[in-house]
Amino acid sequence: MEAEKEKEKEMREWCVALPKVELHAHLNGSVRDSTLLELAKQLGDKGDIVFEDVKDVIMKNGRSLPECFRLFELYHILTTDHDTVTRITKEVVEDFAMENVVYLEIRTTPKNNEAKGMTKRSYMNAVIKGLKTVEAVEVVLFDSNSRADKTPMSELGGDTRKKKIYVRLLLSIDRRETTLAALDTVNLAMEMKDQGVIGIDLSGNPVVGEWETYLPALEHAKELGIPITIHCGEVANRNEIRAVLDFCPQRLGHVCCLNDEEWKKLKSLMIPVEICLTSNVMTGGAPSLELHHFADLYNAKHPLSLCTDDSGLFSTSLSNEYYLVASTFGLSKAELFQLAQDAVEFVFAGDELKRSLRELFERVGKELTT
Ligand SMILES: CNc1ncnc2c1ncn2[C@@H]1O[C@H](COP(=O)(O)O)[C@@H](O)[C@H]1O
Ligand SMILES: [Zn+2]
Repeated sequence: MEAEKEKEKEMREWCVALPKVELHAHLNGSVRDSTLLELAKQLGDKGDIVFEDVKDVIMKNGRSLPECFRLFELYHILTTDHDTVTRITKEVVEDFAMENVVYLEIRTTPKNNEAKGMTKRSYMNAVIKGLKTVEAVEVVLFDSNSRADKTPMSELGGDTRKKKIYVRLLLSIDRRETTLAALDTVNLAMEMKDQGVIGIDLSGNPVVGEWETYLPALEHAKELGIPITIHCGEVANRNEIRAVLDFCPQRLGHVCCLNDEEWKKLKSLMIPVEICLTSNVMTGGAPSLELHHFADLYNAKHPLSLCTDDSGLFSTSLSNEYYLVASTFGLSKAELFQLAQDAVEFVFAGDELKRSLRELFERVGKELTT
């Protein structure tokens, strides 16, 4: 028993030490519980909400898909003012960097909120301010050809000096949005491409909205050459899954509820998949960890990367997702390392950054796998 525990501890520590690439993390889903509770307390004291009710909701463990979207409503009440957006961005980046995520794509939905004097643009400025106020780790937000990036890669993921993390932003289109609002988000992404914004995501409650509503915005993004990732098949919406596969974005999130024909098509298209184990099991997209479609895609050598989705909401971390793959599917350290390394090929950032990340993995590989 003791030996088992020791083994688990050692493996968990190894998964933390492993340099990791996170490609699917929603900003508001990644906020620490302690911060949410603090924000709820403040609003409770002001009489805007009833703290005790909110506290129970935040700390509750069950997270069905409809519950998730009710929770996001609450999170947005707690977090949507400029200073709080700045604060949560800073904390989320620090949390990922602390567990040796070396490259992070954070996605977030730019929000208009008249009561708070917030526009999509000012929301994003608050996010970028958050990235710039991180002190605990060094955040690299620009490519070296657009801004100076002289820090040697040897500091990435290292333990002795200040950790360094590359961060890029994806702008999410919420499925509740109109075509015009979705187009605004794509245009904003284009305007902010020199400020770390490198892609577009389609997300939101999968039982809400119509594919035809977002399609013009997604096509616009495609025309502008902006990489796109789409939440696909969280529920069994056959028409939409077919349309998404036909659209052929650069990456897909989840892909839970595909039928045989759709699996075949996905595999033939070789679209990289952002795998979110804990999220899928909690929301019912996968029946269990053991029966998660990770195994089938992994065995088929389909391009994959492990991701958290909403580390705060689902009480997980990227290191934990790697640990779950090891403990559930029996992957060795060398195989886990390869999985982490392969994710470099699916980042939306440019070739120069990819080369740096490849070098980093090459360098630490021997040490971690022998
Ligand atoms: C659980 N699976 C999921 N499926 C679909 N969309 C999700 C999601 N998890 C998060 N989001 C999307 O991300 C938003 C929160 O972060 P931001 O406010 O953008 O930072 C949610 O409102 C939802 O639109
Ligand atoms: Zn997601």
